[in-house]
Amino acid sequence: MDNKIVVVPLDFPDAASALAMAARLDPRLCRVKVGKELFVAAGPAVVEQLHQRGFEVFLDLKFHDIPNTVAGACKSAARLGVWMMNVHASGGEAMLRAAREAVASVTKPPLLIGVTILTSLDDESIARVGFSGSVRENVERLARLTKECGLDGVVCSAQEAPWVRAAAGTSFTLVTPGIRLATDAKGDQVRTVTPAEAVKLGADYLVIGRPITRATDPVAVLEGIRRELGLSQEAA
Ligand SMILES: O=c1ccn([C@@H]2O[C@H](COP(=O)(O)O)[C@@H](O)[C@H]2O)c(=O)[nH]1
Repeated sequence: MDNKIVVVPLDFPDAASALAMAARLDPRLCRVKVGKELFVAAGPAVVEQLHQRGFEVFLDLKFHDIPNTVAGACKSAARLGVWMMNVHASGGEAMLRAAREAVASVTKPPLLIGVTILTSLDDESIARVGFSGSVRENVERLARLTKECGLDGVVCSAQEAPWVRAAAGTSFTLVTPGIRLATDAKGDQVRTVTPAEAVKLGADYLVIGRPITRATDPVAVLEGIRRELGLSQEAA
């Protein structure tokens, strides 16, 4: 298991709040995620500041547009030197291939991941937007497409991890948000899994936000999760 299996989303409205949270975290024990809220407010500068503090950054902007536009956005994002970035798999084959090519053109390409079906959605909600079939069937289909287009892995719920593994193989990276301890509020997450169960199901990275970042003692929560996963509290 990767010692930095936990990825903490810095979902904050400004750089100061995000960097204050980052200051409480050890870059040897977790990675961080910069999503739309923080990036729109603080831009590439906050990514650079996190890099300077030693963090590997997952840039979670979930690009979804025509292939030419996504290719340009991906190239700009990849040039920031991030560890991982993503696009929506439902953007289609041409968009995924354009993203792959754009990211591969930078000197040190980040992992490029396809978002399958958001963990806030269930069978009924995807039917309402016009998808046919279950969440599981759609995740599996989008994972196959993502792999065929040469991307490195997918974002899915750990609930679907065994099916994605069977479809896409062991070297495919599974990034799983929607992680909750039994006592945590689910909030807007629908397809939730505990950290230990997610690992058992085959997740490579656990994206754990509010249970850590909104806790009174975020460090203690992260330590508890690492303990549950059998990881030491020392840097590797
Ligand atoms: O399907 C998805 C894709 C991305 N996310 C992101 O992960 C975190 C989860 O945060 P929590 O506070 O643990 O719910 C958040 O930044 C989302 O944008 C996701 O939840 N589901």
